[in-house]
Amino acid sequence: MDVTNGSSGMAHVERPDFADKITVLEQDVQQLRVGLQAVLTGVGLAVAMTLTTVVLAVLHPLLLLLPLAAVPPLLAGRRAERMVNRAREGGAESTRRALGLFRLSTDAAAGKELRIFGLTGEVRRRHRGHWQDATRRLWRAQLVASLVRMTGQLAFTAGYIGAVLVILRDAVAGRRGVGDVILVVTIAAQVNQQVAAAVGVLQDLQRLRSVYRRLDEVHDLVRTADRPAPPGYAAAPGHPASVDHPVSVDLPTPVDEPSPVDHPGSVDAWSVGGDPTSGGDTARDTGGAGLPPARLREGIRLAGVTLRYPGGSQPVVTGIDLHLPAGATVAVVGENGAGKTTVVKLLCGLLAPTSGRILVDGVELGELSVPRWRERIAAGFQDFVRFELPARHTVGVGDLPRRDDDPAVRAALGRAGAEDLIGQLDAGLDTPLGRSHTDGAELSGGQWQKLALGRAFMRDDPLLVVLDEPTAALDAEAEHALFARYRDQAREVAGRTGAVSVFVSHRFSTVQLADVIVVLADGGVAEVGSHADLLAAGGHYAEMFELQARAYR
Ligand SMILES: Nc1ncnc2c1ncn2[C@@H]1O[C@H](COP(=O)(O)OP(=O)(O)OP(=O)(O)O)[C@@H](O)[C@H]1O
Repeated sequence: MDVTNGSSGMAHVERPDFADKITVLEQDVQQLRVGLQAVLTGVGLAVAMTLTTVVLAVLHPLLLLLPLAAVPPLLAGRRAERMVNRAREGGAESTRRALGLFRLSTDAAAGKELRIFGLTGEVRRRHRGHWQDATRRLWRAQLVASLVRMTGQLAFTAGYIGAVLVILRDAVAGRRGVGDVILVVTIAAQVNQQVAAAVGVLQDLQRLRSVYRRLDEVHDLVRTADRPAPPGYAAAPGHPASVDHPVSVDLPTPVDEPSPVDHPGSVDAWSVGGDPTSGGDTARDTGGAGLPPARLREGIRLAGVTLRYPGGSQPVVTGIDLHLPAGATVAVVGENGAGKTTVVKLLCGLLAPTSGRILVDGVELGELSVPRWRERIAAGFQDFVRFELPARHTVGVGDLPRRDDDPAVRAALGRAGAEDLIGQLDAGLDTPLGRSHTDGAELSGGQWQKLALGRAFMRDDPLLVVLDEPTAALDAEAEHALFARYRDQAREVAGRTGAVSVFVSHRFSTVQLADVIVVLADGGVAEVGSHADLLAAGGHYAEMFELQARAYR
């Protein structure tokens, strides 16, 4: 958990090879305990083998070769384990898919569609296919590995027989008594057991080593995949570093303050440190050391921003130039897959641009401390998380240090239009939510969404508010009312911090409330302007607006 969440970006979690490594690791982690036991057993075994060797040497110097016969089985065991390991890595994708289907078929939310569409058999069939693929590889590898181990064991058996023959020959020649023969047979059998145990211990230690090796690989992947482009990384060709998009909108004037950058006092108020009890993100800060401004004066600029997802062949957005003025409410619209969520992730510093720059009041996002920037973001997403916690914390974790601040939680719920929800819960804010609690309250999809929206409104002084379709479960009228209220609040916050509020919505009744509307199409910005400007321009926006308006008439 620490390694996967050990970076502030999330590019690595978008990669399938990362998922494969995590699948193997998830299973391997059980080996840690076995590995520790193996270390202790190994120490005991080494002592026992030394004693046995001494006894053998006393009996006959040639018998000292018997422990040497243990080398082939040990080497064979090592080789066999490597083979099995390779097979497990090769089958990781099939295992991951099979596990995914297993979880799907045991998940309550998926149960509806599986039954209605009669998919249980299909899911089972696919699961079997993936499972068989992974098992077949492993089975084959285990078979060959067993043969390799057997060969090693045969080499030892030859040594064992040789040892007994040496003593037997001496006995026949009258140089030794029956007692010596019995002693050698017994000790050789003991060496055999010790060798078998040593092979097992070695195998466990090898597994322990591969757990650490995989952890290192995952660690490296997290570090390299999430490394933000260095400060001053090149703007896309044809896109100057600073581009102005004059947008004529009537914005609230942010209150003037002496120094817009680096207010230590204000930063303190947001500083949460790494103590998990006081809150705060312990993730490694992959960004720069700069602090975000206490308030925005100019706003956020995207200059020639291009983003290609890890492993993707084509950029999803290309050369985006945008100015999101301080204090503005900005609606981002576009067809499915146009790149709206991608732009949101870029603004939040969850992904670093492949090329181009994102500037916060003229300072590159890559130069800012990412956790510090995040502390100044309030966000709600369509694919929100159902935190199964007491209701107070489900909302309160939106501003971790204030998770127990009931008035703050109630105020956030009020902003989300969800004040009535808590009254419907048996124990109010104390009510545990979700199935992971024995007595947890089960909520509807819309109720969970309202709590997620409340979480998005927990932070009081954000510089960036992003709402990426967090109201998809609400009807158009409810969404419109919520955004109308929200816009007024956004203006009030903008007066304090110059916050830019970005919301993604497919509903034009909501979109038209924004100061600036950004239309994304074909991987770029097709139009930017106010509702009135864009209607007057008669372009893509006007067409989409008219289409939707007609449907509602
Ligand atoms: N992790 C990823 N890896 C590769 N491609 C991705 C990834 N996430 C999104 N994409 C691609 O990026 C494009 C833009 O996706 P994005 O989620 O930004 O669209 P959107 O405009 O928010 O869509 P919607 O309105 O459906 O939510 C899509 O074509 C999608 O296939």
